[in-house]
Amino acid sequence: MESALTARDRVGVQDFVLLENHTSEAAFIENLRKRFKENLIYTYIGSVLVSVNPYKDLEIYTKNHMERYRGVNFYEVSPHVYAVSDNSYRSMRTEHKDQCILISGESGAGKTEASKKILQYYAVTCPASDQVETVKDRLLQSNPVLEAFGNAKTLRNDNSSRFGKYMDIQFDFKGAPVGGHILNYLLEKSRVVHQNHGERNFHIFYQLIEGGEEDLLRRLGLERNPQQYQYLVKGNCPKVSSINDRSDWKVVRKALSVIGFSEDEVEELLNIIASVLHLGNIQYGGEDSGNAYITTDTQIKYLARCTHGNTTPTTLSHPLNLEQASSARDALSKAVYGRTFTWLVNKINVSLAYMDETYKNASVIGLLDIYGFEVFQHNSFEQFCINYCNEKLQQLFIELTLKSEQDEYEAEGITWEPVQYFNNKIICDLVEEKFKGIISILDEECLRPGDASDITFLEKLENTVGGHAHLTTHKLADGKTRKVMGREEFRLLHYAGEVNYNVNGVLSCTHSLCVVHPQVMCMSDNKILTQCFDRAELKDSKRPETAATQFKTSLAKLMEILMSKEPSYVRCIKPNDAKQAGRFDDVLIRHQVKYLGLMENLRVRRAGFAYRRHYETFLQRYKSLCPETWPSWQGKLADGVSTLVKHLGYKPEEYKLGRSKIFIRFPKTLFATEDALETRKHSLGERVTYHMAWWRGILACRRAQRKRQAANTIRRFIKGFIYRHNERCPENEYFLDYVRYSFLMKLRRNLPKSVLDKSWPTAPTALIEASEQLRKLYMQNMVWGYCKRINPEWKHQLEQKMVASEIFKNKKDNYPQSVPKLFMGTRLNGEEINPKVLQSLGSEKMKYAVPVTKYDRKGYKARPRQLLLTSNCAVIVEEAKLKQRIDYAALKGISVSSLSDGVFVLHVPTEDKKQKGDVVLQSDHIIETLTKVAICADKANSININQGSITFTMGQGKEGIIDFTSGSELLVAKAKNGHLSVTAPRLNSR
Ligand SMILES: Nc1ncnc2c1ncn2[C@@H]1O[C@H](COP(=O)(O)OP(=O)(O)OP(=O)(O)O)[C@@H](O)[C@H]1O
Repeated sequence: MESALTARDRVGVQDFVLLENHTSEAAFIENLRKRFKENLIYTYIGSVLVSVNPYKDLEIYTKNHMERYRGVNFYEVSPHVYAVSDNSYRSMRTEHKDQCILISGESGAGKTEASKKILQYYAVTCPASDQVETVKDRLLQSNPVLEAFGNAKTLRNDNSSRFGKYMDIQFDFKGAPVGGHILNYLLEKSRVVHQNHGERNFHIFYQLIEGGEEDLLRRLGLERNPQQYQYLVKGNCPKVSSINDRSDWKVVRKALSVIGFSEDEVEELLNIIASVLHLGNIQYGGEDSGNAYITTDTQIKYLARCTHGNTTPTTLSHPLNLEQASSARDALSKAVYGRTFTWLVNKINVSLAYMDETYKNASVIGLLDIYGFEVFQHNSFEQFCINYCNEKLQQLFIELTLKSEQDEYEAEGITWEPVQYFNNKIICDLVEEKFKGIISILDEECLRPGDASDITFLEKLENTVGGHAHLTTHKLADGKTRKVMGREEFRLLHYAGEVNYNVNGVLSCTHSLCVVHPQVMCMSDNKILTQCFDRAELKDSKRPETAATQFKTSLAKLMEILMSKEPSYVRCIKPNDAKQAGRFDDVLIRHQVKYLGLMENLRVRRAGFAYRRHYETFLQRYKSLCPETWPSWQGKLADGVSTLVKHLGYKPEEYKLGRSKIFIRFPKTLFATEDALETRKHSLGERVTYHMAWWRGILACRRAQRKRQAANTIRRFIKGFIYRHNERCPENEYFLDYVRYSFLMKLRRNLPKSVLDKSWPTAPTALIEASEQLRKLYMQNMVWGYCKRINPEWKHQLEQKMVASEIFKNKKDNYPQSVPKLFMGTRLNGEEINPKVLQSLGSEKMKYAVPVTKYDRKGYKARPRQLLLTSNCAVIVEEAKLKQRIDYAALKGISVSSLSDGVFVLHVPTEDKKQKGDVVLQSDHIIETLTKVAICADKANSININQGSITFTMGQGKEGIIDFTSGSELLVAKAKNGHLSVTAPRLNSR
């Protein structure tokens, strides 16, 4: 075990809570610097991971590294984003609690890279199957698509995400990723029409122009030259050395098809991208009346072609002046792009959605990759939203961190000591409170007809919340502050510091799209556009929601999602603005430490105890410092630790002993103990090294022995468990998983004491982990093995029950009734299969026999028959006669209703002259019968469960129909109007 404090990790401290002077920002930054210089880019603040972007590839993301972090405790290995990933995954699996990982930091700090690394970690280390591989691929491939449409080159980052992203990864009961869901926030739409100098539009525009096939570009009316397009020349940044648009185009095209976009959908999507470029090239001229008219006919032609618009006016439907016309055009471009982006995210979500009902209760790990605090020279509505979002996240952080601290104290039986911290709720309220919050005031001004303007908004702010301690304006500020504020600014005192926001343009930013545009867009034949601009929206007479309110609502939803999960944090820091490896810019980093609230994080974490460890870990490390505990302590662990710390001279205020852990208040106490350990090692010299090696050898032997003992205990436990359940089972269709889970749960509840007393493993968490490992190694085989030994039929039963569950669970009404019943090999109840029939089947092995009712083709008369399944075919027998033989290879499919009846249809090929059409049968053991057919014929995927009716072929090209209704107490099947009408009993009325 690599300890938390090995020589390499003594480069600074690997956990900031161990900093001697934890209130000093300088000491904090110095620690970051020391570690950064050694390529140690990760450091903890308790369980929060601080990550500094290395701007170079480090050899720390290999498969070997992933393995090193798999199933290992946080403090046993050096800090890493994999440790956070693994910890969340394990908590999700063992504590059955949804998790989320919140990644924040400023642009270019490495958030997206961190989230990709987490995703890759799960893709590599989680269990897999073919189906899971597809989901993993889609999860991974959603990245290049979202990056193409949502990322752009900015001055700060060549691949900057211009939207916030929250992604749920869903895991099934085996811990395999089976689905996902993405929520997007605040796409920077203004980039579509304007880019600052040295920046670019969204990547997709350049990728399409550089990489798109000749044919495609011709269809879209595009030229292979970005300089031709007004929307691509604003930033004057055509080429970026780190970006290869042509090869990125190929990656995106491939990703789109992996995710499941059809060729038509891709074409329509690209049509929209092209139409935005054409829109941007529309020029206006001024009429004598002062009204604008469109001067660029060709653009209009292309635009019409791309959007499949029926009509494309070259005159404006409302008279606008030149400036208004241009801004209406730009507003339309932004709206089209923004809504298409949302459509794209929804489409990806459909492809990531895991449909199987079985996993409705999937466990979830959420990844939030969202912009950190932003403070620029000029801060607009966008920064206001971003910083408001960060206030909310800080509030969540404080609430949840304090809560988890409090929970731990409680679990350990230590009295809670209140922590003094700044509660930023007051700022969140200032922004979001109903009627008197900043957003409400903004809404009011936005929707107020008449003379509302950015300045009236500012005035209203002054009148309504002017007296608030966290807000000031130029007019209200004192002389000193006024000097650094513009007249059109208001200042918020955020938890992380002061920010001046300029109100210029704030009203137009928050306004919803003018209704003229949706009308035009609704006329388009482009399916994506019609979905984006819903007609219903036009008819909706309610006041449209402003962008600020929409953001507030989506943020509230996000908080709800995060609140329901256990959070982990990754705080990313950018070391320099030049994107250079090895450069550590103090000023820039101090700025981020401040705005990420890291000192506040540390203060909260350090408010109680700086260091806590399980008794065993602590005793193991320091026992050589006390004669009574060296070389081994025989009594209770808590007594051993108590003896040890008393011997070391710890004062009562320096530490507390909990139920399973020691809590040390100050790092200096721990460091003194560490120093004592160093000295002790030296003074004992080589003999000790030898002695310790010898001792370690013995310990390892003992550990192995104890592991074997524990494995035996666990094995006995399972054996007993299965034995006890043998009486009552099978009562759960997921018996195997039920055994596994119950085993783990019982293990947690029952075993610790008994095993603990036998000294291995000593801590409950270690025990859970050990059991996880053991489960991986032994469980599958053991459970099968035991089932086999107790009752050889069991393994068979379990396999069949699982197939039945996969086909019918939540799909057919009488499935639950079948669960507690054993599946049988024959249902003939002593009836013999006629020897002549057996003879005619020759050497084919009989697998299943069941009495059935066959409905014949003439008037659906019901006749008793036997259905036999052999290894090769299904046979229908009437007394001594083999009436019909259906080879599995020829069985086209099986249809059954979703109700509680037992009627099913075996579909056979119509061209087969030997067959006289499909076979309509009824079995009293429908689930069992069809599961056997599915297994014998290997046709689990060919069973169709229908609502309402089944159509089948009667022979000679005629069609028959079976209608299903539910209602009567008994199963009734009778011919009615040429249909077979089946009334299935309502099971819940029984
Ligand atoms: N762990 C890492 N190892 C190597 N390089 C990294 C790492 N993290 C980030 N980088 C480099 O920094 C660049 C910027 O990182 P990233 O795009 O993740 O930043 P970001 O915080 O998501 O920024 P934005 O908010 O603008 O999207 C990456 O393109 C990559 O070159």
